[in-house]
Amino acid sequence: MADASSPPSPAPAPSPFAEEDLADAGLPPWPAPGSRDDGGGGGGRVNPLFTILPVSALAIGLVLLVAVAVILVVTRRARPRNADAAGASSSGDGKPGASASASSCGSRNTRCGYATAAGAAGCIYVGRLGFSSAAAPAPARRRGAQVFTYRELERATGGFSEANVVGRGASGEVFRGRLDDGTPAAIKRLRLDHRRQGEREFRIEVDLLSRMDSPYLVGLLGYCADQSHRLLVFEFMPNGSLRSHLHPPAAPRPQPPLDWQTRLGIALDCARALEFLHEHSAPAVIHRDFNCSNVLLDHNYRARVSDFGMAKVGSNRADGQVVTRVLGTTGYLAPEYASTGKLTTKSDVYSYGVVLLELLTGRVPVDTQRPPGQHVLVSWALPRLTNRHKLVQMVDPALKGQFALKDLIQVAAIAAMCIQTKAEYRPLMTDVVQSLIPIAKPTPAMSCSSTPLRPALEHVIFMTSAHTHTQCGNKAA
Ligand SMILES: Nc1ncnc2c1ncn2[C@@H]1O[C@H](COP(=O)(O)OP(=O)(O)OP(=O)(O)O)[C@@H](O)[C@H]1O
Repeated sequence: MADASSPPSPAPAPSPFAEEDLADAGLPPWPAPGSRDDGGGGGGRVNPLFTILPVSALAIGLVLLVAVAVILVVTRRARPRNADAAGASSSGDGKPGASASASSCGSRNTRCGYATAAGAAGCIYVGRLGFSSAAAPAPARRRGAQVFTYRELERATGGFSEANVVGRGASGEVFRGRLDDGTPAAIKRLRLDHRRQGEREFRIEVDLLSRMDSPYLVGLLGYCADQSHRLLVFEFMPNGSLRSHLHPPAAPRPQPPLDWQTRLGIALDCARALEFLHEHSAPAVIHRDFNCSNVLLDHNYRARVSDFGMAKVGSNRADGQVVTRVLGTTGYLAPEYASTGKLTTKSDVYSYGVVLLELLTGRVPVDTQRPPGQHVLVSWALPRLTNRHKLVQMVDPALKGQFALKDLIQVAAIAAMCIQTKAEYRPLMTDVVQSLIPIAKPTPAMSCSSTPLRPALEHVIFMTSAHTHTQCGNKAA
């Protein structure tokens, strides 16, 4: 303490460090306030700056050292968690592999939402497909993909009980499940074969879906890559696939047929999903297997597109096409893709046209049980789409005539354009969306279009029952 009777002298600043910190660093203790001992024992006064400056410099150095050490420790601790997510999908060779099995499923709370996945926070496959989010990212609607353990998913599905199977596809079974937090989920257990198709599908689904967020795509809640298990966890869509409604087993029919207005709403939702993939994602994503099995319906019969295991990052420019193996579903493949493997977003537009025909006619794309000339839906429907009399006759009998002729003509015109043989004459999905909006009569919940307003598809249809002439002017194509 300073002696009140002694002459005032500059007191050293109080130490910013604990004494033990200084001792650790091999520094002498900070002089006590009021102490004027220079340490030499001679009692001579030394300019206090000579003491303070070196000590301050050392102190600052020490602070920097401590800060660097803290940063290093924090980074080292954080790394295994990120590695968990990364390992789930990518080992050193760029494929999901052993590293995934060891690490990916431990961290229950690892999440990689739209925002973080797009940044370098690194959920999975960052940049592998060169994919970035849409130019104007929508606010994250979902919680982001979580990493699950096999055990957790086993528990969620009652031990993958047969009673919980809601569907079977080429790549595995889908189970109904309830996650630990009570969320209902559809859990797809992929079959891993020697061609590694399941592995590839897993990687693409996780990669794409964890970066995309659209209310028109089925949300990926999470995934599991535990040893040799590969599972995808999706939002549960209680009304199943569009296929199960349009083409139910002959008897007993499980539910009443979809009415006209619901069909139009589904057509619009699907158009918006493809519009999002083609025109609001950079680069464009080609679904490549758009069909009515991959359109799933929520409790309000709002549609969402699923199954991205075959998707490709591509381009909608004619010179930006992807040449690839021909994969997809018979009856939905665009002719140029089926014959040459040349894939563009217009291949999806063709598949979309086929689904529109299914919504309109209730027929499957290929049906060899039908009379000759009616086996392939597209070939049978195309000449009828622009003939008013024949058009009315081709409508799904399950609708029992409950539709507006004006809407029917509009849908038929859109379908006719989508299934044109020449890819470049097919419309953009944005044009399809704009053409469907006026007739789909969206409820307020449906009206949140991701589409900037554009003029509707320009088409003029002249219909007579005797002679049919169609002009389809599609400036955007
Ligand atoms: N998220 C989901 N919610 C509810 N049911 C679903 C969900 N995902 C799939 N299903 C059901 O499981 C079925 C099989 O789906 P999956 O995606 O495995 O196969 P697919 O699309 O029919 O065939 P493939 O995978 O061979 O193309 C679907 O038709 C649907 O009935």
